[in-house]
Amino acid sequence: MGSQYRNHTSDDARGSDTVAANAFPAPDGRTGRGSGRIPDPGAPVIRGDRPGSFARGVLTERHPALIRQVRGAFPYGPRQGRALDALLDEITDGVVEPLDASGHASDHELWSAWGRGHFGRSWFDVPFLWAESYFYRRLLAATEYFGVGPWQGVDPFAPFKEAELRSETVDEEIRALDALADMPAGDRATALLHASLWGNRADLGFLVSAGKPTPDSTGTGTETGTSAGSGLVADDSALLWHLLPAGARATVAVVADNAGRELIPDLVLVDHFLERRHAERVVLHVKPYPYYVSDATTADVVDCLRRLTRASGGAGAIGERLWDAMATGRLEVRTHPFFCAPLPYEKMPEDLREEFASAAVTVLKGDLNYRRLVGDRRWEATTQFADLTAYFPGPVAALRTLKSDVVVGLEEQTLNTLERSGEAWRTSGTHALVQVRQ
Ligand SMILES: O=P(O)(O)OC[C@@]1(O)O[C@H](CO)[C@@H](O)[C@@H]1O
Repeated sequence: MGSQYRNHTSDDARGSDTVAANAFPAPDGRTGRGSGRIPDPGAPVIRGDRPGSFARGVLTERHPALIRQVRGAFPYGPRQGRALDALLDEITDGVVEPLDASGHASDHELWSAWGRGHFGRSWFDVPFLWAESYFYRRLLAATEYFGVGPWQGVDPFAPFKEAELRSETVDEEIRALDALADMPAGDRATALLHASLWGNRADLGFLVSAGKPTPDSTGTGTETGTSAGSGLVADDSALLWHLLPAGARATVAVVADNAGRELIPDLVLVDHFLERRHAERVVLHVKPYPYYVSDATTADVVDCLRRLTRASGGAGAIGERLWDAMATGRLEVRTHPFFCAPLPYEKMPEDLREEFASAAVTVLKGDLNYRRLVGDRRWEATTQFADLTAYFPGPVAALRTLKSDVVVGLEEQTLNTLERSGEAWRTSGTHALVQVRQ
């Protein structure tokens, strides 16, 4: 069977505060912090200031490559060309500049507050999470995504997302769903969970610095290599299913990450939650605007649903059920500006806290969500996941392939094995985790 839908076995585990200001304050002035035990945030915040570090590579290689690729993918006019060139100069040789005051978007004040203390400094000296988030905001500004003109709302990453969705790999992954129909229920559930998990490896941003912007040229499978089959470094999936007993009238929140090859298996998992009555309702949270290259927006959800409904066999049936679930409100797509804020979840606003508090479990997909969940810091990898997420307003599950330096919740022995392997296990996307806090 192709791809993500292979049943990876779980015993294979061998193998800002960057915030200048909290612009999403709780009504009583609290920072949105929960009542749980907050571990000592003594671990250093990750910045791009260490030559040779992953963060440095993203800032010096991935971001410039992305600007060039976006520029090449659209017939932008001279003004946009100049803005993109200026951004390229700024991120390589300059200092962080504020948003252009003549811009039309409503978030200028927020970014002024979030950027206090960061503007005027080297992009390498500010917190990595902040720098990346702000880079995407600036890229959108340069392409006039937020302008009132003809380029308003034109997703600069759309060509890459579209190419991925049209790829043969996606065809194969969709066909592979048919083979799941006859599986025992438990194995099928595991296969779907792992498909969603490993789908996170198919991240277009992840491919940019490799000079492989489109899926047709990437060959990145979530399916290939023994490490994908044995690369779970932590696996609390039994606890996740325990939190979702069949027949419970639960709402499940799923905070999506990437579109296309990640979102399709996410939607298939959502269908499974609804069909097998693990959830009565699912709220799928997406980004309010294009972000981190392939992050899912509402438009991407619609594209994936269309892709599924047009397929034959099992995938087509799943697409129809999800379409119907949207119409009846059992599947609801939502978004919130906080999803594009350069802030950890610890600073989430009250309305989002309430939303997550009412869910039986909140499933956070992907690497960036993980960094925001535990804090983008150089934690000891054995720091308890439950301690770092105690503030979260309800049960929370992280499904993530490892694509940045942050990792917590590992057993000492697992960590030792990984360190001895000599692999770039923290950043290469060859390893993954399912971590759950009840
Ligand atoms: O959240 P995702 O899509 O799983 O991963 C996004 C991500 O890999 O992109 C960045 C590099 O561009 C990483 O720092 C980051 O964590």
